[in-house]
Amino acid sequence: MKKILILHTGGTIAMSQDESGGVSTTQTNPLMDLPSGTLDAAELVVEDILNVPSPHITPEHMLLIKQRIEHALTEGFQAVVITHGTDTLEETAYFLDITIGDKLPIVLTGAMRSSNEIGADGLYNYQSAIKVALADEAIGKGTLVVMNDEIHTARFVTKTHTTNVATFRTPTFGPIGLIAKGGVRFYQELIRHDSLPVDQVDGLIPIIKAYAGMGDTLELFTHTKIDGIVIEALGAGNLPPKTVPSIDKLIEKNIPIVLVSRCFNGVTSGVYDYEGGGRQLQRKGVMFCDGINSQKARLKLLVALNASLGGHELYDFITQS
Ligand SMILES: NC(=O)C[C@H](N)C(=O)O
Repeated sequence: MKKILILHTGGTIAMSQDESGGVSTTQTNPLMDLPSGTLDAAELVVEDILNVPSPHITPEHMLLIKQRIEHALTEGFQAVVITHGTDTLEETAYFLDITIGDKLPIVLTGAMRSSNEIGADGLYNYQSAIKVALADEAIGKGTLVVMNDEIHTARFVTKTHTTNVATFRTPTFGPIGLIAKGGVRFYQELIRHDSLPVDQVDGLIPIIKAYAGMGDTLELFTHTKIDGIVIEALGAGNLPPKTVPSIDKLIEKNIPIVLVSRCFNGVTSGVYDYEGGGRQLQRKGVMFCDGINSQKARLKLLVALNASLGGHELYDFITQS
């Protein structure tokens, strides 16, 4: 029988709706009602590590969850299931993926409808997440996100809809598995990366989005104390020309600049050789991050800096695909 640690952190999955339509935290977690029988193959140890809506989640909370999981490894747990608000679920999942790696299956899930709404998806998603955590095929696949009968990798999944239960999607690559009537099935495997050990998450790293006609907004950051910056660039990785003088200043000041695309699909590549074009930005030392969104690139840089990566090591870690 597999021993699974369940960590509840809050979010809609642990909330209920009142008569006026307001959704808030409940005293007793509605997930206590999991039907017995489905889980005969597991010994579940349940802990309420947090009880917060996910917009309140910080990297410090992520670190706390990571440390609890590392301790779980010494206690003989074979997998971990985390329930989490969906707004920032992808960020906690990604943080765990790049700091814990493949040591044991970690599966995150949440809900789009609170526990007493018609068609509530929480209990079902929770059960699916436990099924995936129990599957031998989940071993070695890093952190996974299970929602609405699909299994996604933490690296590429993102929340795409404000309210629909089919909100979690993996642009470009698709889910790696699904939960069918017959059970859990995997169809794809991710090329795994090394994880980085961190025991702190200090640093100020803003995210800036590029747009047509963007002026010298980045100038603000040339005289503010920041530890790095993530830019959501246009297309394959290009910026309007007026941003370039401040890019140069930031590079001179040794501030790491990580570039992702604001496009929903595809990967970045430095091909355009005009002013602000990706090729020129790469030559200056801007680091192109492959296939992940800005909120994850921010965590990637935060983790790398807290693991004391610099120079080539930092460049290789940020730009690996
Ligand atoms: N569906 C949800 O869980 C959304 C909620 N605002 C949260 O992230 O906590």
